[in-house]
Amino acid sequence: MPDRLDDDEIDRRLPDGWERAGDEIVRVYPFDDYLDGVTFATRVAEVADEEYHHPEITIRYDEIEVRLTSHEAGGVTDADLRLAGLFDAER
Ligand SMILES: C[C@H](O)[C@H](O)[C@H]1CNC2=NC(N)=NC(=O)C2=N1
Repeated sequence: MPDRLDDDEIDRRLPDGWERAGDEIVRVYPFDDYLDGVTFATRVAEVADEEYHHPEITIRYDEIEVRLTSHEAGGVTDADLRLAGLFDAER
């Protein structure tokens, strides 16, 4: 597991559209169609499983919220920043 990153590095490397929330990074993806959101959430879950790094995914009727942190490291690591980019590519 990579080491926890410090605040400055997280702020510098956080991909556009993502926000810092304590020990997590968060992005909300809006969807006009509920099932399009569910399909996206499934793709996020598939990528997470392939990478063996799992986000918290919240499915709402008009948006999908994805929260990433590295549980074992106790904060945000390279893995979280990398997965954020992979999830964005599924949009
Ligand atoms: C035992 C532990 O859950 C595994 O090593 C992996 C699985 N997926 C994981 N996902 C996330 N977000 N953080 C982890 O530390 C992590 N660890």
